[in-house]
Amino acid sequence: MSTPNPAAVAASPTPRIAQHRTYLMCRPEHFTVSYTINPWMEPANPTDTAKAVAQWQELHDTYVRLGHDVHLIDPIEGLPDMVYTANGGFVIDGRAYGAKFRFAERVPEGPAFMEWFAANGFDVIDPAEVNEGEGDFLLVGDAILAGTGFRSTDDSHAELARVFGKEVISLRLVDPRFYHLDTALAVLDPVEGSSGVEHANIAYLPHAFDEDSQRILAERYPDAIRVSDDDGAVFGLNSSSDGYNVIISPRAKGFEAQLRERGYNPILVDLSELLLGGGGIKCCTLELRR
Ligand SMILES: CN(C)C(=N)NCCC[C@H](N)C(=O)O
Repeated sequence: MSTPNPAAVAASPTPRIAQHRTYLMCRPEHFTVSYTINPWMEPANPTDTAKAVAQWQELHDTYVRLGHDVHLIDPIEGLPDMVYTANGGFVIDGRAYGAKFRFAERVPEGPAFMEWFAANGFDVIDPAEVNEGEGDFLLVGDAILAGTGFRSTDDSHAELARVFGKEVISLRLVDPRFYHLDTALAVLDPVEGSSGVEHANIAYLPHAFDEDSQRILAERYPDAIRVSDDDGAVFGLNSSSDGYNVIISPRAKGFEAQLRERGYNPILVDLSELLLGGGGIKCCTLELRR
């Protein structure tokens, strides 16, 4: 009779489960970089809108191929950052907490997204506080991790907790390159079973956070993947996961290997053109939770 090899058992990765997702995206038909509101944006550098659209299409088609539903909001001329739909709100249980953008250039996007939510059957909550939606708020299991320091305010975290009645954990970002939470932290698998959350894990870039936040993350997520500064610097964490398939930048080589070791299936999609605006895969993807 053969007995299991304890070393092999210990090394075998946890089985991962792909969950169906519904996303909101915006085709970057008007994409360009005409102003600077983050360190990645340099209006003097030329942008190629056709290339941005083609790269975005690859991301869109990847989601569709994986069986996810993708809804589209019409792009508006003069709002080149609308492609980053993650910033347009935060949606749980059919309720959409609207965004209130920090910079004047993006302020008109807030009402545009709220109109879309209302027209598509969501209950819309008009925000009183400055917040940039799922760029700074990430649902992990039953808690919400909330970023501050550059865009969303502490007051928006309190508002978020009131709106959704969930635990909100504030995390302070300290490096201006990582100005939204989803540039420095990725949710890998908020798996919910019939008895609630069974497993929820994250990946993050420790140096993007202040010391208190690093301590909170280490305590709450001892099994988290900590990515290298090199992978963080190419927006490796700006990725989207369905619990098994993780769409990441092809430049995040170390993160790709870490994901494979843990039993995830990294899928590489290059959004280099959209990186010129300071956004990547996750920024172009807003999850719609009905
Ligand atoms: C992960 N990130 C950064 C996002 N969720 N959104 C990208 C926003 C880019 C836009 N130019 C800005 O600076 O607001």
